[in-house]
Amino acid sequence: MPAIPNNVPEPSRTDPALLRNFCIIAHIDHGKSTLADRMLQLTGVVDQRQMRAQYLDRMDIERERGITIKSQAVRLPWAPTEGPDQGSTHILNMIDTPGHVDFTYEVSRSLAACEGTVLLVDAAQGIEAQTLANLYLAMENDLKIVPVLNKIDLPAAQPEKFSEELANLIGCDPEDVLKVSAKTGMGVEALLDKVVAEIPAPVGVADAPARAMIFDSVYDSYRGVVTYVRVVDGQLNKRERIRMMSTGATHELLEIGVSSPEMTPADGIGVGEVGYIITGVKDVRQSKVGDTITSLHNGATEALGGYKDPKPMVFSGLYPLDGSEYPDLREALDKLQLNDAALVYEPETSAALGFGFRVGFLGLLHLDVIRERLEREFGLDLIATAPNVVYRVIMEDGTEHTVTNPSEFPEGKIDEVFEPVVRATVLAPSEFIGSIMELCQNRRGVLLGMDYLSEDRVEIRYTLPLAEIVFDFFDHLKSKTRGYASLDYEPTGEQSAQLVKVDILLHGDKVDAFSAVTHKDAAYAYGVRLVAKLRELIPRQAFEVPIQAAIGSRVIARETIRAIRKDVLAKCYGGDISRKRKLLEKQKEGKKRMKMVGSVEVPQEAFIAVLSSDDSGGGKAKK
Ligand SMILES: Nc1nc2c(ncn2[C@@H]2O[C@H](COP(=O)(O)OP(=O)(O)OP(=O)(O)O)[C@@H](O)[C@H]2O)c(=O)[nH]1
Repeated sequence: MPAIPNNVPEPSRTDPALLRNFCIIAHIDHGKSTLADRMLQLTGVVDQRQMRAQYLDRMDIERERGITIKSQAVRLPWAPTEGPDQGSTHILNMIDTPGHVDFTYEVSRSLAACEGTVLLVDAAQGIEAQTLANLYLAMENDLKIVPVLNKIDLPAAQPEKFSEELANLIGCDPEDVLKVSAKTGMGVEALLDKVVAEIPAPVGVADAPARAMIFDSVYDSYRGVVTYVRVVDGQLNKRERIRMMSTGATHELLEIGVSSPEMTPADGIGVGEVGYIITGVKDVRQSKVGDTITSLHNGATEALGGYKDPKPMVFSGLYPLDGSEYPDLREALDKLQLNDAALVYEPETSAALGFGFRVGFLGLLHLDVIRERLEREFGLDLIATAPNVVYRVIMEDGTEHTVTNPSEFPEGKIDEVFEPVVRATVLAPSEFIGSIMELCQNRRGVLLGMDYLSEDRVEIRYTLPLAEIVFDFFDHLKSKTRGYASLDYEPTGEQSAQLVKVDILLHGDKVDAFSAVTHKDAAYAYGVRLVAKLRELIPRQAFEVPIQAAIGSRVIARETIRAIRKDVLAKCYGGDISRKRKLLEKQKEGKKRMKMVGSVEVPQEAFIAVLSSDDSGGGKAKK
């Protein structure tokens, strides 16, 4: 049994030489949260009775999906069982980071709060795209890297092969790669010892003006915003007034403390420490990740580097299925925004879908999580329009438009259109190189390079338009590689492209919800597909209804719904009047669910079917 130390120092008086601030980075599902659980147990901060799986993942969605969305920081006392530091109580501040691409910014802030990182790799899977992305981020932050293979209890584990792969990647000896099982706890003590031995203690100036970096901010309905900080210089004390350096806003520190792992108040937190503060602000946007906090009196003049506003990359229109739920949707979005500085929205109206909101997200997982929370936590039924990226349109007269909704794409004399691009990294077994390249090429990708990680695994790098990967790229990638490929991407700017807006017209009226911005070469296929689908879904009307796809005034595809009045009584032979009435009543009910688009009645189901079908690239977000 490990020695559970009892002489744990106060957060305001810990000798920085005894501190180790580290995080765990890994590809999704490689076992970060499970490893964190074991560390909580071994260091004795959570006792056996209270232990539950994924202790630190507190949101329902996090538990159900088994993913970490918000970072958490925990203070763990540990006296190494071996080595020169044996028996002396150290404080390990462990920061559990989110693993998904959409939340890269949070990962990078968490990394900036640490001196070292445990790089965790599944011993049955090997290095994946996000292992690399996170590793590169850690290297940029000059962190000490402790390589670890997890899940060595699995029969499919290949510890020899993957420790070699990992060692090649970071330039160490395969012997130095620790092998653990987060599930059984095997090797986790040795890992904690290694964290103490190898990760450097923080260096900061204890008597300098206080400077602390915010690496996470969460909204708690009882206490307001709880902000997680890493003190770099000086000390923050209870009841003092502090200043946010990016905005100049001042607040009083109502409470300050550490998580161990429940929030434990303290008198203050000292140089090098990680903890939380509560100031009574009600909205995470007032306490932004990446910002620097200093004391109001005799404060620092220079902020710590690294602050950046989260920028939405993907937009989608969200509409309540039942128009009367619009105020509820607004209220729900307001509530979610308290806890999510990256969520932006503004009201929008659509002729086809009624009142709703145009909502900006960091990426598709973010969109999916928000939508699911709206539906589940707030009981709303929603229609989401196809996600789109942000375009910058320059007109011939020099005016510039930022387009977040395809139906607002300007008409007239356009000089140039810019779209966001990303640098995508795909990792896969080398047998799939051909299919991966074909897919990327079809999506207007430009090959940047390719490297073999080992004999049979390859890393392929492409520049791709973000619009080409936000819809179904990952699904296609998975199916072409039998599930073996992993993908990571980061925004790298924008490029000029031949983009056009395709409108869909019903009986001559534009249906705004179906407008899309596509590459010129893909416009025809999009038009034909949508027009054919709508013809299937829209019932015949009393008059003939043309369905057209058009670029500007040029029609590129057309179908026609023939005129007919649906005679619901046709099959009702004989003269039972009550049965006839019932059928007519039913028809009337059905009509209520119709939406009028110009002069055409469209069943709401048709909108949902078109927007949520896979091949129109809309509706349900993919990960
Ligand atoms: N057999 C075995 N399974 C493990 C081990 N560690 C984790 N797992 C399982 O792997 C799955 C993913 O583990 P998590 O801890 O949720 O992974 P994660 O990296 O935190 O995932 P995200 O939070 O989504 O990034 C779970 O089903 C765990 O039970 C291990 O050492 N051995």
